[in-house]
Amino acid sequence: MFCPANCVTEFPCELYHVSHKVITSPDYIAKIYREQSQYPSLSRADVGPVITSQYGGSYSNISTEWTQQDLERNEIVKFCRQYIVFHDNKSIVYSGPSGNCTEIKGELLSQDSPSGEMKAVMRECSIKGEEKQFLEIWHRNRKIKSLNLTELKKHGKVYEDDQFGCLVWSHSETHLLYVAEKKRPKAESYFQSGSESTLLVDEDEVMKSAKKEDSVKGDQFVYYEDWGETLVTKATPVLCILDIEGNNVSVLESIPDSISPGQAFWAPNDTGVVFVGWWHEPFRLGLKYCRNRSTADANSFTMLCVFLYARSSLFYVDLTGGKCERLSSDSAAVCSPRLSPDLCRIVYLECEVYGPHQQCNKLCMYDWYTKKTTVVVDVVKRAKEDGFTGIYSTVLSHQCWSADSQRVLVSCAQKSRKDLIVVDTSTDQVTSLTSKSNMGSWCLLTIHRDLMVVSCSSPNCPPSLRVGFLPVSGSEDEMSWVTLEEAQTQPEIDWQILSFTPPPEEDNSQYPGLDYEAILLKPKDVTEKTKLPLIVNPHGGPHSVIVAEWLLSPAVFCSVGFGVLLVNYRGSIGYGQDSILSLPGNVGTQDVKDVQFAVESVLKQGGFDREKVVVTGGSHGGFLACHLIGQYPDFYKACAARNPVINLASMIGSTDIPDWCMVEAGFDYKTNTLLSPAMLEQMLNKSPIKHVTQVKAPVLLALGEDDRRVPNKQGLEYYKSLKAFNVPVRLLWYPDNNHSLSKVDAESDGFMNIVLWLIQHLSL
Ligand SMILES: CSCC[C@H](NC=O)C(=O)N[C@@H](CO)C(=O)O
Repeated sequence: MFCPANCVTEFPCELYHVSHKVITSPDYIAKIYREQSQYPSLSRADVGPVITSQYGGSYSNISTEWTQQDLERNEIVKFCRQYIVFHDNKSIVYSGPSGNCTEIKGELLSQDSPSGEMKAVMRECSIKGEEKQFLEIWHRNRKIKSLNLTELKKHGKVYEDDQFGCLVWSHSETHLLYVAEKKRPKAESYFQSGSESTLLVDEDEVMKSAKKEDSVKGDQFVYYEDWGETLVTKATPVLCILDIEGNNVSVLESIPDSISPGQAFWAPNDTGVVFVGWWHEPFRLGLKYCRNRSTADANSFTMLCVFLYARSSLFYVDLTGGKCERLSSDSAAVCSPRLSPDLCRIVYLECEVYGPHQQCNKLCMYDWYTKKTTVVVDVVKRAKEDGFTGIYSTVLSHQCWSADSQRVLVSCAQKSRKDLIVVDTSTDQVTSLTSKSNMGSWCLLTIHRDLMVVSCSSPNCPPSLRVGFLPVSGSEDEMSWVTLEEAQTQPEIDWQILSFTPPPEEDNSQYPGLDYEAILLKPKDVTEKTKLPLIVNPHGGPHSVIVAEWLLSPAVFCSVGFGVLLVNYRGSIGYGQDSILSLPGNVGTQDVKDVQFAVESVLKQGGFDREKVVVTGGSHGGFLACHLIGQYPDFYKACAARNPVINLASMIGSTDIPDWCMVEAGFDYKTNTLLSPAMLEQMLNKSPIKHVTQVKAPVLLALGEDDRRVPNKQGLEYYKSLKAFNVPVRLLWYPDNNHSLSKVDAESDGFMNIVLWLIQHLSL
C-alpha cells in the first residue's frame, strides 16, 4: 500500500499529512475501513466470586464479551476473553488476561448462578435444518442438562432482546426465569385437506376432534400486533419458569391480559417475581430502537437507545397465591428495575408517558419492606453549579449497586460526554467518577463487591477495558483505574467539543438561554493553509445525543481526510429537560438553524473550505440533512441520508410510532385522536418535502426494505420528487435490513457509497 499523495513510502506518510489530500482511491478507503472496523466493542462483563488462593491472596475472575464486524463472513461476531484480578477488596494488586479469545456461537442468553457454581445458557441451533431452542445448565466442566424447549411446546420462541428478555436464577439456584412468546393455537383452514371434521355429521364428534387437534379453524390469517421496529417477532410475551430438578417449565398465568411482561427477576426469598409490564391496549406502539450502527450517520457501535415513553409499571406476581400487584404509578413509563445486594430495595428509571421519546429520567427507589417509593434523583430542567444535567440512561447496568446497598452507579450522557455517576441513595447526592478524565465516554459494564468493570473510549481511541474499586463515599475523587485491555489511540485524529449560544433571533422564547454543543473531528497535523472539506452530521432521534466515544464512520471519514462536525442541537438529551422540550413543535426550524449556526461558526474559525461542505444523517438526522439542502441550497454540495423522515403527514399512518409525528409536529398525542386537515397541513409544513423544489445538492439515499420506523416509502417519495426536479439522486436499497441498516454488508457498503458520493460531488 503506497501513499495516495504519490510518494513511495508506506501509507500514512509524512507527505500525505503535509499536502493533506483527501484519499480518493476506493481501495485505500476500503483498507482504512477494514482496519478501523476491527476494533471490537465491549458488550458485557461479569465478575466471578472472590477466591482466596492457597497463598492467602484474593482474586476474582472477570469474563468479558466483545463484538466485532467480520467483513469476510458478513456477520458480527461475538467472543469472550477472561481476566484475573488480584486484589485486597479495596485496590488492585495485579491483573492480566487469563487466556485468549474464544468465539461465542448460538448463545441467545447466558447467566452464571449467584454462587458462581453453575451457568445457564439459552441456545439456538439448527438440527436437520430446523431451528431449535435449548436451555442448558453447565456445572464445572460439563453440561448437566439440555432441555429442548422447542419440543416441549410450552411457549413460542424465547425473547433474547434487551427490552423484554431476561434469564435469571432464583436466589436458591433451583429455578430459572425467562420470557418467551405466548404459545399460539395451531390455525388451519376450514378446507384443509384431510380435515375430518367436514366429514363428521355429529356435532359432538366435530367438537371432540377440534379439541384433540388443538387447532383453530379460520385463524390462519389473523393479524397479530407486534412491538414494532426490531421487535417484529414479539407480540405477546409470557413469563416462564423452569424447575431445574423437575425438568418442568411453567408459564405464569396470573398476569393481566392487558399487560406485556418483561425485564423480570426474583423477589427476595423467591416468593414471587418482579417485572415491568407494558400496557398494550388499545394498540401497541413501537417500543424501542436499539444499537444504531449505520454509516449514513455517525453513530456506530455503542449507541443504545431503548425508548422509555410507553405506559408501563413495575409489578409483583406472587407465586403461591398467584396475585399480581402494581408497585409503581400507573401513569408513567418505567424500566431497568435492579434489586440491591441486601435484597431490600429496588431502583428503577421512570419518566413521563408519551411526549418526546427520550427524556430526562427520575431515579426511583422502592423499599421492599416498607412498600414506600422515593425519588432519589429528580428530573433536571437545567444543570446547576455542580454541572449535573440529569439521568438520560435508559438502561441501568444489571449490577449497579455498591456492596453496602447504599450507592447506585449510572453511566449516562452529560452533554457531549458519557460519564459514570454515583448516586448516594441515603443523601441523594450525585458525584461523577469520570468528568475530569480526558476519555470522552465511560460505560459501566458491571460492579461486584465494589469492583467496577468499565469500557471507555474517545473519538480517536477505540474502546478499552478498565477495572477499579469504587472509593468510599466522599472520596470519589480518588478513583483510580487499571487497564486490562489497552486500545490504540489513532494518531491521525484530533477531536474537541465546541459550545454554541444561538443568536438572539433564534432563542426559544418559551425555553430561553439554552446552549448546545458539537463534536468536531479533524485530521491531525494539517498545515495552517490547508482548507479541509467538512461533513456535517446531525444525529437522529431527535431526542438522542452523540457522545465523544469511538465512532467508526467519523473515524474513517477523518482518516480519509475530511473534517466531521457532529451536532447536538437543542432538543438533544444530556442537556436538561428544558432543552428536550424546546424542540417539539419546532422541528424543521430550530434544529435546522442550530445545525447551520454551528457550521457557520466552525467555518469562521478557519481550516475548512466553505465550498466543500456536505451533509449526512439518518432518520431524524436524515430529516435534518434533507431540510438543510432545501433551506440552504447553495451551501451544501452533496447529501447522503439513511432512511430519512421526509413527510410527517404521509408517515403518520405507516410508522410504528405515530405518536412521534404528532409530538414533534407540536400536538399532544392521544391514541384516539382523529387527524384533521389542519394538523396534516402543519405536519407537511414542517417536513423536508416542503423545500424539495429548492434542492440542488446531489442526494444519495440508503433505504432498508424492512424498516418499520421510517417506512422506505418516505425515501421513495423524496427520490421521485428529486427525479421530477432533475436533481441527481442515487438510491441504495438494502433487503433484509431494518431502520438501522446495521447488517455488516449494508453498513460497509453504505459507508463506501457515501464516501465515494461525497468525493465525486466535491470533485476531490
Ligand atoms: C418516526 S421515526 C423518527 C425518527 C427516529 N426516531 C425514533 O426512532 C430517529 O431519528 N431515530 C434515530 C435514533 O434513534 C436513528 O438514528 O435511527
